[in-house]
Amino acid sequence: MELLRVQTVASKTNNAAIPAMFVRAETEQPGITTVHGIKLEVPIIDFSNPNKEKVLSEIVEASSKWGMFQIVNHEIPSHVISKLQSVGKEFFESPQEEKELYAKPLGSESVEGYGTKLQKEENGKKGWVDHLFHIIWPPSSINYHFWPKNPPSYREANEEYLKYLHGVVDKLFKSMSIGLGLEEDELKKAAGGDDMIHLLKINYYPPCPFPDLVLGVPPHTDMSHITILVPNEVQGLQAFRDGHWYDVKYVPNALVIHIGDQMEIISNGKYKAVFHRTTVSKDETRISWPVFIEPQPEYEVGPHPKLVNENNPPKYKTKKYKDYAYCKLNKIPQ
Ligand SMILES: O=C(O)CCC(=O)C(=O)O
Ligand SMILES: [Fe+2]
Repeated sequence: MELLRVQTVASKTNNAAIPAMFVRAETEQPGITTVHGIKLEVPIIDFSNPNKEKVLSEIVEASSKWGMFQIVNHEIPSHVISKLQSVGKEFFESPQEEKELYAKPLGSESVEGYGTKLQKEENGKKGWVDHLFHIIWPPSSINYHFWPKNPPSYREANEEYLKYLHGVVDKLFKSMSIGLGLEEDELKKAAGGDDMIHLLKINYYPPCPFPDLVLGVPPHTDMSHITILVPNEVQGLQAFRDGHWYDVKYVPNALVIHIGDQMEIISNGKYKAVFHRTTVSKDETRISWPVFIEPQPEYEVGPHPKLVNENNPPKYKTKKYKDYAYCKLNKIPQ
């Protein structure tokens, strides 16, 4: 059975029509629901600023008020990011049979593998995007079966990126920990410590003749603690702010940070998960590389005990991450 791949659909469409399953209701169409002419300038935080307290307070404020920010002058060299991008792009540009070698096995409970969201959304629609998911950390959770063997430098490029990513993760967790009034290392420890899963996803959004009618990834908050995302230069990320959808300005060489559900829970609501979605382009391919930093499936997450008391009751239940994920994916109230 041949599975639906958006890249294949895109290569076969002419400019006359696209399959109805991709065409959104007007209430969702980005052409209608996006505030045009204004790009949202989410906070841009300069990691190289010698004023460390300023950087810390900017991270805390952005996490509390926006749930999203961009980091510039982080310590990940641009050649490391370019390499991550070029090997990912090469994978998606390889022949379809090659990509299918990494397809997510049917019925598999893990998200790992190459594919297209098979389950339609409630409204029966599909996003204009294919993806590849694989865990890059910790070593005991990695399944190399899902790491492309071609191009041959794929693994090395991903490992090199990961080496630098650890520093960014640590800095974010430390700042957010202090922002909660905790000791520097307490938040990371409560979030799952060095065992936290780093799940890489590559989103591949082919050009679409009717970009105003479709969405890439539909509106959602990430389930992770935090997500660290590298985009290519094609506009597409949007955030929901004050009741409207806005394009998030593309900043060259920046990392985009999303606060996810688990961080909102652990902080008992101080940090806010950001509601976001993506649009696609008429003539360019957009690609993004989010890494979801999340607990192990069996790990229990709840509001940090030091943040709750009689005056501040827990706003969220404590539960295993896998149970949280199950409820969210199956739309069961948490
Ligand atoms: O492509 C992007 O910029 C965002 C993708 C996203 O939100 C996701 O994969 O969860
Ligand atoms: Fe997301």
